[in-house]
Amino acid sequence: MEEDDDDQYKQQVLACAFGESSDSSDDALYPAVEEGEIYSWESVEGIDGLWLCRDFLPEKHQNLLLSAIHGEGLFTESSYNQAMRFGDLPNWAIDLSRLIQKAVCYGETITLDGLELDCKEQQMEESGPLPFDLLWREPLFDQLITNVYKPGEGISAHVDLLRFEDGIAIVSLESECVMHFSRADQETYSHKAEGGQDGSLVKIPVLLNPGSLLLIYGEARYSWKHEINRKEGFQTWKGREIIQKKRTSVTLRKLCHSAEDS
Ligand SMILES: O=C(O)CCC(=O)C(=O)O
Ligand SMILES: [Fe+2]
Repeated sequence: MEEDDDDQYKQQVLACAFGESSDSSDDALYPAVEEGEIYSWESVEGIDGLWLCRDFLPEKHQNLLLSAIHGEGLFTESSYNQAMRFGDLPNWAIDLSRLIQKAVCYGETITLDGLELDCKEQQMEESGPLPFDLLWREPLFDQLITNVYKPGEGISAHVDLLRFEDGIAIVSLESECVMHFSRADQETYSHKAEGGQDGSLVKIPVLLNPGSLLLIYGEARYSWKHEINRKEGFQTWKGREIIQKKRTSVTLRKLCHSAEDS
């Protein structure tokens, strides 16, 4: 990275943490980053571009976010399970986007060997939780879906529509669940399930705990499908069946320009 880019990066990080954002106001949903605060990121082995921050939102902020979502009055009927917004996002979602930037800026990655490169070094290498060009695009996100799933309800395997740009964020609230990732090119991808002789395809499980943030870009976004099957028997983690309760998620994406024009 050139020196000018480096200066620009420093300014963006500082502005993001301390300046001009709505979180400097008294009614901000999330506080500014405290000195020394660090977000831990895990990459998912075997899938490039898939990163999880387990402690993204502490419980208090999960509850504030849920109140903000329900404060919009979109989920008053129990039959309503999805709300979408395009363009100008509500303040709570703008705050959430800024917090995502902070979590990436003030992040460190964890591997089995312990702690590695800090985020700035990672950004320079164009890897890490979100590449530089995606993290600093304007706006970071302009489309939002809030999903409310009853126990047993999930989402079938899919690649997010190509009308959305690369770089997708999913914040999980309430019930924990396992999201499975499988190659999108199943026919040509012949890996067998671990130890399996049945020819079934590899599905990589990722545990989404309440308050976690999942970032999906590149290979993970375009070459892998994701799904959540919350029917009985499908939600196991390390041999334990996870009891499924109500789950709420917030997905943030950015529309492609061509999609906006059409
Ligand atoms: O609810 C989730 O966690 C995932 C939602 C999702 O994949 C989508 O809306 O495309
Ligand atoms: Fe999706």
